[in-house]
Amino acid sequence: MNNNCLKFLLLPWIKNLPSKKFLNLTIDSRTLTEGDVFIAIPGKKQDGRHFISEAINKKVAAILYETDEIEIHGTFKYINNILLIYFFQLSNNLSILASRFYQEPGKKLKIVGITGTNGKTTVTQLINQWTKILGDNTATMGTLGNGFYNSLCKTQNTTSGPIFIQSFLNEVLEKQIQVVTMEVSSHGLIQNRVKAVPFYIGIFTNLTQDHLDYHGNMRKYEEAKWLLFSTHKVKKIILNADDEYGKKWLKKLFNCYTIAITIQDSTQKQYSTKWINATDIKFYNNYIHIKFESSWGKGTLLSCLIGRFNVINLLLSFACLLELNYNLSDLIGTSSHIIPIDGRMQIFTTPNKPIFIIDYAHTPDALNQTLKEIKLHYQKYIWCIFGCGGERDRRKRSMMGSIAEKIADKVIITNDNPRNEKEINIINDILKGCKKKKKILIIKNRKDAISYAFFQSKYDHIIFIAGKGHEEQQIIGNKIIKFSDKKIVLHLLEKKI
Ligand SMILES: CC(=O)N[C@H]1[C@@H](OP(=O)(O)OP(=O)(O)OC[C@H]2O[C@@H](n3ccc(=O)[nH]c3=O)[C@H](O)[C@@H]2O)O[C@H](CO)[C@@H](O)[C@@H]1O[C@H](C)C(=O)N[C@@H](C)C(=O)N[C@H](CCC(=O)O)C(=O)O
Ligand SMILES: Nc1ncnc2c1ncn2[C@@H]1O[C@H](COP(=O)(O)OP(=O)(O)OP(=O)(O)O)[C@@H](O)[C@H]1O
Repeated sequence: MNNNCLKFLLLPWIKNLPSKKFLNLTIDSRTLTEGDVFIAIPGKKQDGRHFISEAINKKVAAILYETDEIEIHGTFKYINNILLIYFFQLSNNLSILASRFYQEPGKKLKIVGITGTNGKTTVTQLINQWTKILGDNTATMGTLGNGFYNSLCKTQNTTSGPIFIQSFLNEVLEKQIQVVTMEVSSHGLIQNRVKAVPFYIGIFTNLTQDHLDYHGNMRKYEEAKWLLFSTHKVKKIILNADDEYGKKWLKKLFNCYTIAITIQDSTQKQYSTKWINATDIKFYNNYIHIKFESSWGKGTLLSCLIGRFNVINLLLSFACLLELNYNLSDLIGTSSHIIPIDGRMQIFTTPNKPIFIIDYAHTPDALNQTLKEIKLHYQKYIWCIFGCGGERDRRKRSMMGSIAEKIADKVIITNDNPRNEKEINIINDILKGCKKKKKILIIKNRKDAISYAFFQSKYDHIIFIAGKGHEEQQIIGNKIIKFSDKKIVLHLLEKKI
């Protein structure tokens, strides 16, 4: 069911419009079909308003046209018999508009929004997987795609555009699924992609340096993330209270319903409504043993995920499921069935060959934490293969160089989506953080870098490949080349794909 009469759809903003039926709200002139309403808004690279003649040729029902002049808001005219309506701050209101079009599907769902620099995908997928193990279906939106367990459609963005989000929520409702987990990026928050999403639970993983190309500085990046909790009426907020920002926000949220998750600083629980604290974590070769105390009771979780940060991810997901009314003992009984998330600390082995670990670490904090955890877990010789993305935050490059050199035994700097930047410039930025350079090799071609490490390493070495995780492409210039770390590794280990 759609609210497909333009007059009624726009009533909160504009009165006295002619009654006009339409098919869909469409933001891109390339995907317009006859009878749609074309949303013409400016963007970062292009301006949708330059495409109205294409929309007119495609016989749209109407054009909603963003204007900066409040005085002409709500006025309209006809071009070739097609209605063009001026709308002040249209982009900012698009989420609300789309939600009204689909008759506010979010209000009938339980939506969990996950934000933070690292761990969004992991937590989102853990919740999705865990509910599946317990016999339920949840929908999910994020970096790995939008959809349902084991059936995700790849998308360009971590947080999709506002119209797509609402149409997806509508589809979820039609499938009679009740819970949706959604990764909420800082870009998504700033650009109001989720403005009309009524989050039932908000989860915060952590905040460390990333995306400064977009936000400019850490203060602005923090402000963007904080938008999820300050401007959305999130009913329950689950925070990693070991994180510096998590601690700060927990105190700021003192009159909200909060759940503090800690594996270090259990004193934080005094500031929250409910809490979970890991009291003892033991790392074994193939699994982690997590003893916890909580507002729900005590227990032990077993998990085959690697790394201390994954304990936090697991506990954030655990808290979310408890708040969704899953039973404590059912969750304890099933935690060991959870498998690693695609491209996140994924291990690939065959006897008498080095162990490969593929991970998506592409921030200084993620690289630091993953390398430290691998060192602790295996206590073996570590190769680290990584690069940094072109046309993205340059300031993190030297930091990542310094971290890799400090922790790994051998480092190969390679390509990771150089885009339109010169590969050597990115590598030189990374090298600025390396002091002695004795351990460092440069092999631009990523496949050659992985093969080199494999053939030069010993059977008891670890080869850690960071930064591309689940990705299946390498972006060089404007070309998108098929590329998968996983396929190369499986080929080297002579395993079938
Ligand atoms: C810089 C940025 O964030 N851009 C996002 C923004 O696009 P935009 O509005 O600026 O698009 P544009 O290309 O300038 O086009 C402007 C308008 O003209 C229209 N147009 C354009 C061409 C045409 O032929 N016809 C036409 O109608 C477009 O549909 C659009 O409405 O809005 C789009 C819809 O929501 C996003 O897909 C797009 O993400 C781009 C692809 C992107 O790379 N974004 C990154 C930075 C991002 O958002 N990343 C975060 C994840 C970060 C993380 O790792 O955590 C994310 O959530 O994905
Ligand atoms: N809680 C965490 N703290 C720090 N690092 C983490 C945490 N969880 C995951 N990581 C690291 O960050 C990488 C990315 O994890 P994940 O994909 O879950 O994060 P994300 O927030 O979705 O990232 P992106 O927004 O870039 O898609 C992992 O591969 C791992 O190296």
